[in-house]
Amino acid sequence: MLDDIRRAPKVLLHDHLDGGLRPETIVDLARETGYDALPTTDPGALRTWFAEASDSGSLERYLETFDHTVGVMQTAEALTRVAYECAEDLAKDGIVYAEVRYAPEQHTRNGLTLNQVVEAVLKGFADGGRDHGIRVGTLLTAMRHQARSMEIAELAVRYRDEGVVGFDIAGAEAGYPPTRHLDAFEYLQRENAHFTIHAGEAFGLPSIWQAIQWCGADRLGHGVRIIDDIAERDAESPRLGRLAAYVRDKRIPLEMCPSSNVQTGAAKSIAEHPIGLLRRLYFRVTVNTDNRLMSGTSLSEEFAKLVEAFDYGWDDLQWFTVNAMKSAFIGFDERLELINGVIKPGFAQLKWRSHP
Ligand SMILES: O=c1[nH]cnc2c1ncn2[C@H]1C[C@H](O)[C@@H](CO)O1
Ligand SMILES: [Zn+2]
Repeated sequence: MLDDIRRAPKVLLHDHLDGGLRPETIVDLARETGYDALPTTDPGALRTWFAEASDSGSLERYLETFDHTVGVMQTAEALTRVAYECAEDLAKDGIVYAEVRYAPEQHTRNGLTLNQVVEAVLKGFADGGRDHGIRVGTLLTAMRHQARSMEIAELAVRYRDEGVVGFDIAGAEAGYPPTRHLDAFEYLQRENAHFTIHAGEAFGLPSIWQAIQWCGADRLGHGVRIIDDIAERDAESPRLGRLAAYVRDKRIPLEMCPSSNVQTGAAKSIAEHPIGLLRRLYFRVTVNTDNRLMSGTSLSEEFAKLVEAFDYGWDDLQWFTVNAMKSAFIGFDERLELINGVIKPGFAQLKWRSHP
């Protein structure tokens, strides 16, 4: 089953570059760059350490594990290597289009400028994408507890023709509402640029409401708490509150990340994940990895878990994939070409052969 899902042409919109390193690469880069704070230098043990340390039920604790990945991503060579390997790993998982995000401001500790950080990552994605047959767009993230979002938004606009396709804010959500960064979002809107906002993960409806109605987000990172605005969850026809109705009516894409949500406590289990209801109600749901290293996962594995929990078939997986492609930040013509030229024919072949 997993093998067949791997063969399906998939689309990934929410994946963090600093959350997807290979453990072997972390160990190599720590040695090369003199980073001496790793909990272990054995790649296998390191893989286990990340999975266990990320499983605390708290977003704040989950985010602490990024100290080690960000710690080894402080040179241009390291950034290019990590981006190259990311493109390779995603392509090997059968992903045909991905948007990968990271926060440039976290990679300047050893003296790189923001421009140098962006250029190093773009080179890795371009080379890896060409060698392994995948298109990777970059999202530049600003950290919501910091005050550099305007600078990062300008950076995203500066590199928009070089492979940066959008902007995001991430980090601890409670206490850091998206409106703190309103100037950056208004700037991006004036520039006709695209952005998504992590919202409704560790904080509820006010965060989602601000992200959409104050900041103008094109998509929601996670957005799981939109479920709080849906009454009679078990009934055949649940009642949507005004915000949930708005999100569904406007087809606002939800970048859902099932395993990550279970680890941070945003969902109790995969089987109880709001994605089940939201998919039935035809919200524009997409399936994503968030952090492949921390969750020990891949997009194919996330799909496989959903197939098991909700008995999804190829039609459902294709629906999630077409939703993701429609919601991507690249141009309409390119999205259409991938849907009609790659995704639909790829799924048609698989449907003909097997059940997932
Ligand atoms: O799921 C998440 N929620 C909020 N912030 C996150 C999540 N996953 C990763 N991040 C943070 C940690 C990374 O260092 C940063 C940029 O990728 O984004
Ligand atoms: Zn995320």
